[in-house]
Amino acid sequence: MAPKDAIDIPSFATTQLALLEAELQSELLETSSLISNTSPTALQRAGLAITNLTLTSQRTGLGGKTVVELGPDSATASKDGQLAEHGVRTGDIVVVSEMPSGSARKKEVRELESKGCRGVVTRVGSRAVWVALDEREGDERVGGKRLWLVKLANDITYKRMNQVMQRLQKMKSEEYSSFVRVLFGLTSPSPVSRDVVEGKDLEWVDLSLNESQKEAIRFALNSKEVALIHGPPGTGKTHTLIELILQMLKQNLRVLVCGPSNISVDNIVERLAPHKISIVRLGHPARLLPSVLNHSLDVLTQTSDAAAIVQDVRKEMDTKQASIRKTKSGRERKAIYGDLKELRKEYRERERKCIGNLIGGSKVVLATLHGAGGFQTRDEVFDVVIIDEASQALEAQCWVPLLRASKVVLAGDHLQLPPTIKSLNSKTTKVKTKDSEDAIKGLTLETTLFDRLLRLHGPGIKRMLTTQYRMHEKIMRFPSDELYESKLVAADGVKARLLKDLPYEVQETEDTTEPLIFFDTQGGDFPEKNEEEVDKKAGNGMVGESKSNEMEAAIVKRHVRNLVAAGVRPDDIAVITPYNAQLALMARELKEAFPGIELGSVDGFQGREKEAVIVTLVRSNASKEVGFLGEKRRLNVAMTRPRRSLVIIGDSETLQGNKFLKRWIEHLEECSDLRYPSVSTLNAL
Ligand SMILES: Nc1ncnc2c1ncn2[C@@H]1O[C@H](COP(=O)(O)OP(=O)(O)OP(=O)(O)O)[C@@H](O)[C@H]1O
Repeated sequence: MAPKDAIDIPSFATTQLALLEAELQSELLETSSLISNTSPTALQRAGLAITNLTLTSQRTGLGGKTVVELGPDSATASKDGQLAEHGVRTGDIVVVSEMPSGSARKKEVRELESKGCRGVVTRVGSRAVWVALDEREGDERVGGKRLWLVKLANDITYKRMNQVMQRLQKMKSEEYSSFVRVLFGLTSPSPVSRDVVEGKDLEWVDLSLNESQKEAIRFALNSKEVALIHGPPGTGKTHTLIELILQMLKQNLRVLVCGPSNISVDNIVERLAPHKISIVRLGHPARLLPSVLNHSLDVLTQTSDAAAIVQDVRKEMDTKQASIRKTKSGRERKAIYGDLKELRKEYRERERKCIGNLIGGSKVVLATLHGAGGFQTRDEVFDVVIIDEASQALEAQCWVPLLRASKVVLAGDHLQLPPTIKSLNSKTTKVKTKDSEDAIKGLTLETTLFDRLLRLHGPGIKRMLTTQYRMHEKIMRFPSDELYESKLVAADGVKARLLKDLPYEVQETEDTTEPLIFFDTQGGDFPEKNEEEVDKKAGNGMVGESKSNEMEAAIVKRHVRNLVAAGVRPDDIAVITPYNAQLALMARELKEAFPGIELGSVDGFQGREKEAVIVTLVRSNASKEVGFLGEKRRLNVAMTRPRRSLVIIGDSETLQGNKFLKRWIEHLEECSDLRYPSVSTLNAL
């Protein structure tokens, strides 16, 4: 029987397409306004371009693509031959194009692309940068000119999400598999017997698993269509997934493992590798961690036996490409390009076969959600798709691998921050659809698949990991009670750990023997300041608004100094804040005074941990306005980063402006080491 809020699949896909389009447009608008309003030199300074380049060499990379090496133009290069300072990174999508002449200041992205060629940066060195060109004859278009390279908005990810949503949109209802029907609530998930989940034990590979991890694994193994593994901070989600994958292999299942980012996938490859199973990691080798390269498809296609036959053609292509540069005759060049075209075709055919054999013979394939949609897996079918960090992924992204499987296991924590959305429209607009308005209502791009499934089928489809291996018990208490139904338990090894117990010499002081400290800045002496945040990248006056609080920054500085004086190493300390202006205010001074200390935004620190974390909340005003600080999931991330020491700096009066914050303040007033900083002593510092 279908739950009452079953979703009409075509309407869902239509809604997603509209939301994705709005998001893409806002991203493109941001980049194109930067490119057309800024001079090439200013774009370079802003980290978005590298100017004055020439083509220094080229070779054939994976997929028969041409990889060009670009170095500084000799006429303008510095003496040491190094590239000027820039912000282009491996993996960036760029266009390589002829430099505009001095007078042609106004540039449009379209014009850049028509003159040049798009590609992906595969390597960045101090004297050169390497780009894999998208077009087959791209090298022909960029050779022999003074070039520049400009970073573009990444619309490739959107293309894949759009394709998969269009497939869903067009699918006829008789084509829906029972798996797809469950994911949209047209059918309920098959029940999983309690006896199976709680009963007979499996033969565990990892004997250290705790009971909640074991239960989650048994549950995921026995669910037929869908299982959610809910992993609050520090509860060992990845640890659990590794065992789950090994157990699935024992059952002879074929598994596709995905995550939203390369690092989330590499993390799993690194931990699976010691188990000596055959795994293939898909993805551009330039974007992978060095430690996982041996499992990457690119390396395997060069080293495996089947690869030799591909290599022969590659060598021939490289020789031909080198000969182009030697010949001046246009006719000869044309003939060589003709030969290259043929060789590329041959190369691609051989490579496809080799890749097919490698992937087909592998029981575990790992890729980013986006990467799972590549040509290499087009004909592959999997028994299960496992998605780690699922609450950080857009739903449309998850569908890229999902149409290749008949079961999904999602691991994540919907009570931490969702993926970042740029367009306000996609965050707030509830797109109306003709057919199924009620079911789609409330759906935004921020609604993840994890959220939606939980809402659709209820908590019966999830199991929560409950032992956490990160925080002191006192740090854990509030998030556990407020967000995780008081179910979190601190593991014995961490529940009473203090800074003074660090494995190096730390003195016992009031700061190193107390896990939870609250500096209450109430009273109006620590006012917030409104800062106009000029978008530095833009350099064109695009302005946002952020807040800062100088007096809170002074408390941070004093506290860090005290910790370091007691012996705590700066690289065990992080200062985090929701506001960029506050970061900007503190960063330089703290980094210079305490090399190794980390500063970051709360959003940027998700997934990380530190021994000591200082959170400056910044807001302090008479009208009790807390703005985006009121978001529970952001506060949850902020308060669950530390292992041994959490220090909060905030104005208890202002923070009454939000219910969750108010309860947190009450908790801190009752359970923390409460301190009232004095302005005069801070001023005297
Ligand atoms: N059963 C266990 N016994 C002992 N330590 C464990 C166990 N499970 C996880 N841990 C430890 O907990 C820490 C976090 O685990 P892991 O890295 O797997 O979690 P994660 O999913 O990456 O992070 P998080 O759960 O914080 O999102 C690691 O140091 C890991 O060794």
